[in-house]
Amino acid sequence: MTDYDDLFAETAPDGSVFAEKRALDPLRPPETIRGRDEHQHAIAELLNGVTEGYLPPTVTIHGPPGTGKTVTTRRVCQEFAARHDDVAVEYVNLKECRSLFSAAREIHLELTGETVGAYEGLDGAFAGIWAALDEYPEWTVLLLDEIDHIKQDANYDPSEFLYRLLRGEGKLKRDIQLSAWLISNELLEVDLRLDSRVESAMSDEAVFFGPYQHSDLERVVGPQLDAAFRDETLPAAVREYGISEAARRWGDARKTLRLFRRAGEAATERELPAVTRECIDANLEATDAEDVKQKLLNLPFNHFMVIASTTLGKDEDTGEIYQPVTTNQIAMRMQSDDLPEDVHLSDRAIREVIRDLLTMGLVETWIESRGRDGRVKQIETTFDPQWIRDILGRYLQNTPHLELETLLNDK
Ligand SMILES: Nc1ncnc2c1ncn2[C@@H]1O[C@H](COP(=O)(O)OP(=O)(O)OP(=O)(O)O)[C@@H](O)[C@H]1O
Repeated sequence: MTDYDDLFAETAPDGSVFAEKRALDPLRPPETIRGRDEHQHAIAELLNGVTEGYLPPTVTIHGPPGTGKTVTTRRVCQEFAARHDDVAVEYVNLKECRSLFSAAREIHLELTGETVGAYEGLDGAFAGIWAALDEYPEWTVLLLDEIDHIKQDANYDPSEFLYRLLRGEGKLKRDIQLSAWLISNELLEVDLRLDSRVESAMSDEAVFFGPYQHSDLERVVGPQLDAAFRDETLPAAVREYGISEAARRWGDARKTLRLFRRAGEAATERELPAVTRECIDANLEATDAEDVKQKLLNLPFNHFMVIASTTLGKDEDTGEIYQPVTTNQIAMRMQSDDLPEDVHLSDRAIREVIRDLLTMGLVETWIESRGRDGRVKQIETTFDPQWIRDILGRYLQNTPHLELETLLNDK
């Protein structure tokens, strides 16, 4: 039987470097928005349009992850609404929405507190949205976070959803003043391939949040680091090193907070009196590996298979994965008789996938001259190829091709 007194005593942090670890929790709303004055200014200027009787039908807010898009936009909009009775702000995160209907249902739920039945469909959800907004203050700012997720609906065009939101009959009939703020990592027109009818209904107002530079990042996470660590447990040189590396690699505040939390945990675990550079280094590598693995897990099947096939050759002496590989080698593997026919890819499809992988930053390619044999394209992953093999089973589990795991692992 477990002795819980012993168990809890054993696992209680001893000599921790933290004073208040939760200060590093990126889910806690920050007390103040730091280092984004220009952005706050731009957002406030757009909102102040109501004093002249105009809000743009759309505002796109875009930029890489962890750059403060959500916290900044939400805070400024909420503060504005708190000072203007004729303005309402609603926030909906569409991250979990796999269909246009579920996105409309989420918005409906936020506005009314009620769920739309599946039988009511997209039409029913929008009818409910317009009826709810009719009762709202004169101006409504609807913040739609992670809007790019609506592209996951294979049955509908995302343009359909945005067109309804902007030009829906129920909206026009009631003369509803809705300003939809679309928050995403990508440029929407490109990412969602919006059609011209939607593009012309959107306004070109946009606010771009770039990756944080070193000094911004210091300003953004500095107060959280001060609160999180005990005196002297995060030496200035180590703190400086962690922030420089985080700015150089990511420019992402969320990842920076995670890096320092983990580095602190590593120091406590190793019973060190303070966080060291090695604690930072170990976690930089772990954070990069996690991010790349997540990216790989989200790849479409053909893309995953092509990148997995760059890891199939092993060096006979060392047993290490052999890279670079050529397009021909990938083609031989993707067209091999060992693989089921429906997994085979043509040379052309392989070339297209490689181009996509290059754009995603997952592979590097270059041309090598081989004398009489001509010029050969070389392909290499931009990260340790072993990371692909580490997640092979996890990826294939969610596909109809679980049997490929054994086949690929034998290589
Ligand atoms: N300017 C800032 N001031 C204070 N905290 C910030 C700032 N920017 C980012 N943060 C911290 O980083 C976390 C992540 O920020 P936020 O969610 O706004 O990023 P995002 O750009 O919307 O990211 P994603 O695209 O991944 O949703 C916040 O919860 C907050 O803890």
